Amino acid sequence: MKITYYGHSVVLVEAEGKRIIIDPFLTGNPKATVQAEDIQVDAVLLTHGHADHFGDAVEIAKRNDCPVIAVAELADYCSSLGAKAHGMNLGGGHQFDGFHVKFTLAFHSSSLTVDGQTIYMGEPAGILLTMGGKTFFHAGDTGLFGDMRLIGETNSIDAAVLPIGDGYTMGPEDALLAAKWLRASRVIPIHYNTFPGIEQDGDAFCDRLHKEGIEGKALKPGESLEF
Ligand SMILES: Nc1ccn([C@@H]2O[C@H](COP(=O)(O)O)[C@@H](O)[C@H]2O)c(=O)n1
Repeated sequence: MKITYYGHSVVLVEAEGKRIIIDPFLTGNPKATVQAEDIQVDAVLLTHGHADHFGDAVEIAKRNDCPVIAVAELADYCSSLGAKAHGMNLGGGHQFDGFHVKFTLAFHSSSLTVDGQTIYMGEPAGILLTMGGKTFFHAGDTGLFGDMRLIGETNSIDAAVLPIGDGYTMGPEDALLAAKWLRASRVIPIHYNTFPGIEQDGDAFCDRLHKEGIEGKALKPGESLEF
């Protein structure tokens, strides 16, 4: 499995010829190193509906003729905009052609403001994505919660991306606990240094992971990790 970080919470996951992008906030993302129009994928996965995660989902899905996979309300919204969409909900898993998706809890909110109206987009989620025999966990935007232990006990996570920005999500202290509870083989910090209020030191977070015996890598936007 190869993962490429494009800044904020955008991750491209590749294995066995399949390419999946998660939370493709590229247009307007000051850290993005790629443009939405250059993304070629087999599916778009969304953790929740906030604009800095929803991003270019519909444009990418339409151009690639591939589905947006998301919690039902958010999937329905994508469908209403003309994209193919596959709705799921928390705790549910589904085997797609070449990859398996399961949505987990995330403690956050999920909405999108359209024409001045804030619309409920279903529950926010984390995503367990299994392909090529490896499992990748995208925590989405979330605070720390005890059932991360359960997610760690019931899954063998090869890599996890965890938000560390604080303010809207876990900060580094809580993300360190999350990393332990999730028992992920390697951890990559996300959702930091994109806009004011979420400034953090990704390398310092990884140093703390290493002291706890956990492999950590603060990927720079555009960088990849293969395992
Ligand atoms: N209802 C909302 C909307 C957004 N967020 C988070 O706030 C951050 C900034 O979002 P903007 O849309 O103002 O750029 C971002 O991390 C969102 O996920 C939120 O928590 N609740």
